[in-house]
Amino acid sequence: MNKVIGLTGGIASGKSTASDYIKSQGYPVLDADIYSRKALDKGMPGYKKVVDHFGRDILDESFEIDRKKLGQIIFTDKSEREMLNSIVHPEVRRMMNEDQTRFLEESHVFLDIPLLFENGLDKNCDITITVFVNSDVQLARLMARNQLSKVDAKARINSQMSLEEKKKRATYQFDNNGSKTDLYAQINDFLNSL
Ligand SMILES: CC(C)(COP(=O)(O)OP(=O)(O)OC[C@H]1O[C@@H](n2cnc3c(N)ncnc32)[C@H](O)[C@@H]1O)[C@@H](O)C(=O)NCCC(=O)NCCS
Ligand SMILES: Nc1ncnc2c1ncn2[C@@H]1O[C@H](COP(=O)(O)OP(=O)(O)OP(=O)(O)O)[C@@H](O)[C@H]1O
Repeated sequence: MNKVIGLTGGIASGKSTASDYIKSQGYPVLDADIYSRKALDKGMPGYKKVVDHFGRDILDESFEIDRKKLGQIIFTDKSEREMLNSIVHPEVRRMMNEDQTRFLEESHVFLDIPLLFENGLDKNCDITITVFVNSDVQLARLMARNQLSKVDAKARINSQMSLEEKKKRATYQFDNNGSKTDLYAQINDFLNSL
């Protein structure tokens, strides 16, 4: 059996930056955000359920789900967020589990899952890692990356378990307040310890 390593953090704390680097070092990484995008592709069962519930106003001119519009709804309304989660999360889990079986021969497989602790998926991991940043850094990086106002960025941050709690729960913590090179150095130390 290989070791399963769950990688998590807050929104815009640097999970993808960490997992891209881990991938570049030759480790398999499965990314929950990619599966959640697949789950809402036109023709997928999740697409129909989302359109049935949220209405055709959330579609763009190509009839794809407009992720910006859907985000605006679900990050400000808890019950709508729970509705979307109940459609998307089972599909994400199913696709991820299926793909994980392709890596049984590998010594380690990383799972990049933003809601690892929120959804109790840490139970399926041998090791967990939280990528963390201070709240001012998180807010600034999120506003810059997604072109969001302060209010909208804060709503997204507050839709998740606090980073402090995620830090406490994880086996290891990567500090991403510094440069990307600083983050990669911590990842190298971790990979060398495996
Ligand atoms: C609302 C959606 C359409 C917005 O899409 P968008 O392309 O703008 O963002 P993206 O999917 O890249 O997610 C960015 C980040 O937002 C955070 N996030 C996304 N969904 C959620 C959620 N339901 N609750 C809390 N945080 C979330 C995560 O930190 C994620 O890494 C999309 O995030 C979505 O379908 N979310 C529901 C599925 C989900 O929970 N995905 C995250 C883990 S599986
Ligand atoms: N050490 C760093 N220094 C400067 N910018 C950084 C650093 N790490 C990440 N970033 C930038 O911050 C933003 C968020 O990083 P990233 O996308 O890796 O976060 P994430 O945790 O995967 O986000 P999400 O939860 O939304 O998927 C990106 O624009 C990224 O380029």
